[in-house]
Amino acid sequence: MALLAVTLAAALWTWAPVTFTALDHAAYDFWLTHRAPRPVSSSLVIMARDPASDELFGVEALDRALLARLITAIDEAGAAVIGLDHRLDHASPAQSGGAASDALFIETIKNQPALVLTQSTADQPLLSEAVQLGHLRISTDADHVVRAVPAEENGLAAVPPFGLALYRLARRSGAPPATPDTVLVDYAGDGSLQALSPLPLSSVWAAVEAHDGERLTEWFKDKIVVIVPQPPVAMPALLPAGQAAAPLTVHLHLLNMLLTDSRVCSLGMVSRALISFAFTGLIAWTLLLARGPLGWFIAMAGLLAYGSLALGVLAAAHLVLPLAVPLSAALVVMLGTALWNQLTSHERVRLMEQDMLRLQQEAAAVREALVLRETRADTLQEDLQAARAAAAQSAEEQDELMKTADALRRQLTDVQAQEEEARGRLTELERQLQSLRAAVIEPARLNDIELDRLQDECRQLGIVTQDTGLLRLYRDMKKGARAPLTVLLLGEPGTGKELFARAVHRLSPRSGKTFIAVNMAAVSPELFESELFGHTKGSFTGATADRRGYFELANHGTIFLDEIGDLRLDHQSKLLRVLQEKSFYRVGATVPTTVDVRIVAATNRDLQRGVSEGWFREDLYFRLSGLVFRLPPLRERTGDIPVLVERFLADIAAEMGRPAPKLSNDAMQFLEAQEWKGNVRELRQCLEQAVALNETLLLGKEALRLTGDRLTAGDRPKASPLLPEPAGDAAVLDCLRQHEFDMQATAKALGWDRSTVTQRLKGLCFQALVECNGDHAKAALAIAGDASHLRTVELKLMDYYGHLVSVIDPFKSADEAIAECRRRFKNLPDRHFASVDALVRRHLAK
Ligand SMILES: Nc1ncnc2c1ncn2[C@@H]1O[C@H](COP(=O)(O)OP(=O)(O)OP(=O)(O)O)[C@@H](O)[C@H]1O
Repeated sequence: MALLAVTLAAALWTWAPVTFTALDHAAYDFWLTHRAPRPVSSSLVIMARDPASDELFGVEALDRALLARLITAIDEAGAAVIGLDHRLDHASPAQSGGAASDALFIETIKNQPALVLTQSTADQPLLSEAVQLGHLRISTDADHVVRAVPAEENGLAAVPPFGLALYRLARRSGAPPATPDTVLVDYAGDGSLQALSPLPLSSVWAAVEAHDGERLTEWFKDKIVVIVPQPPVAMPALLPAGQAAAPLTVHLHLLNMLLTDSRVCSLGMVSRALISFAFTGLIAWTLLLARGPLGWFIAMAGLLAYGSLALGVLAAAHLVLPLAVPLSAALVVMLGTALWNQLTSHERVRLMEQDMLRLQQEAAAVREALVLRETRADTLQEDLQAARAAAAQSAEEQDELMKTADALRRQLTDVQAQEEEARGRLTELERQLQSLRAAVIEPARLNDIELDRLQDECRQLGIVTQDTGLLRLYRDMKKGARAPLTVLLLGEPGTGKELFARAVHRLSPRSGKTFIAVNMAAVSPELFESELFGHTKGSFTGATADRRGYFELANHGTIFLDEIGDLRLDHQSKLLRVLQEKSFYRVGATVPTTVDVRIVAATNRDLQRGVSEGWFREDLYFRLSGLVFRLPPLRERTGDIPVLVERFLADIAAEMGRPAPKLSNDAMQFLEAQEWKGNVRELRQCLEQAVALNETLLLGKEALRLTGDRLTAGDRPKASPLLPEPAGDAAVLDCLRQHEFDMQATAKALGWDRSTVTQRLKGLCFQALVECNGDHAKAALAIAGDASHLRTVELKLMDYYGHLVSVIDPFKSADEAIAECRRRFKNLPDRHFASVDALVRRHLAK
């Protein structure tokens, strides 16, 4: 991408050379005009015409005899080198001394070994007489600004720039400037002739006329003296500071730069290309790594940093870095990555979805393995203790038992190590899952303004709420709606799942397409495939024409699978196939139909519990739970009741063509105290009834006609302890539930060791098994409390019971078996031995 962007930026340069050239030199021009003024070398004296000399000699070219006199005087004053810009392309006219002047001038310059003349092709007839030449060419950039002079001009003989020729002659050094083609000029001041503090010709002439040797020596001794006798040229050069100046002036600034040793370097093509490529590559990498606003922020900061770096390097090392190509290529990259992200966002989200699914499945497997290993570790610990105790009692079998104990210890260490590893893996998987979810929905705090805004947006979608939790859920759902992830809406009946499903569709890029809602519970089992996937004509009796199914109707749009928890297992696998492959066969068709549909599913059933109880396919559950939102029941957001009431009363009254009634305070309080098992739907129905049966404008409590046997929130039964309360077991159970039956975490919270917690849970499991008549599933549910950790408890319970059975199996008599259990499970609280007793007797009776 960087390579492409640099190439494109270079190509753009040829398309808009003026803009690109100006941008490329922006740092250089800025630095030149804003830095402290560069000093003028004390070795340089420029003698230029001034108004007084123009009055004295006229504004035309000077008489060559006069020039010869000046050169001689300057030479006699001890000048190191003399530079002269004088055209020799024509003979002097009679009024300027004619041939005599020319002869004197030629004679003078022939005798001057340290003289440099400016080159002019038209000067050829007299050039052979000149001692040294320097060219006066300048490099004009595409934006018409002169920033450099060509380094060397190759004619028959190499001619250096005028300034460089003078410098070489004065310093007796042949060192060429560093850059290959052009030499950047570091202008003093604004780059004008005045900035070099020229000496007025009239003053010098006065000193020559007065034979003031002392003055002349003071001015010229050991100096490089440049005589500028010509009137200004018609085609001046434009300088970076905006001034216009003669090419000679540019060369004089070059000379001053060399004398003050303040060279500015620019880079060659290869180095510029490499820098541009490296910088653009870095920006591209940043944008692809940190997507979204953060990436853009870093990229913009990178652009600014590069601009500042270019200025810094110029100020510190007098090196000009390229600007135009790296900056424009970086912009190209920014646009390119934005486009790329846009184009690949679907694919990325699909991959993310796959990752999420894989991680969810892996996490479930690891969690299960962890539970098994944890329980196995506890069991081994118990066996080890029993083996130790037996070894202490029986001397003959000591050796044998010690070996068993050693083997158990080793196994225990292995299992504990595996448990630790499984724990680490689980933590890592959960972290990955978390960050994947966060990648889809980035959390952010909500302030009052945002809450108001969200409330407004909700209202436009028909959702009435002022509950912060629900608004936050809406905010997250809105973000998730943009991605093609499957959405699973959970919640009690009437909490607004369909309303939110429609909102997901309207907030998604598919909002312009079809939204198809299918109530899975209402689809007849026989017609399931035909309804969902369609059929072909004649595929069964009554199929008189081809018919498209719901999935096809929803193509490019959204399908809402309501009551997904009520789907039969065989239909679940059919649905799973469509979700995985995005294609299906119409009933009777031989070719598959492919569709592009966004899935939103909803249920009021506990699908996790369905998975653990086996009535809902785990793979389908993982497929559906791309983004899961749980809609809170109305009793958990009673603050919404007044706004819902206001909205519903207005709607209902409008439907009936009556003015909207109000609710009295006690009626409102009464509504707020209700249980609302049917949630918002029930509230609306209650109000519909009240409005239909009462024509008053103020509805009191009695108008609401809620039946007396309803539960109010205050009457709500407290979560009843599942088990009788034997000395703190309920508290332990609570703690276990809070810590998701993680023994280590529970032990830490209770300040116990893990095996004590294990013994308590084991006792509770045995007790629950007895109370549930040996029904494992029921007993596990009684311990787990709800479905969220049912699978974990089930695994533990089965393991505890399995271990108990393995202990009692060798015995024929219940008493002996119970005695062995007492010995083996000696850390089990005493009160639980009644349950062990009952379980042993039941098992042996079987
Ligand atoms: N927050 C809300 N604002 C306004 N109306 C709501 C809200 N929540 C639910 N409703 C209304 O309550 C009724 C039931 O909502 P909806 O059908 O979306 O619930 P549901 O959870 O899908 O129910 P079920 O599980 O029985 O299918 C609808 O008339 C809906 O408009």
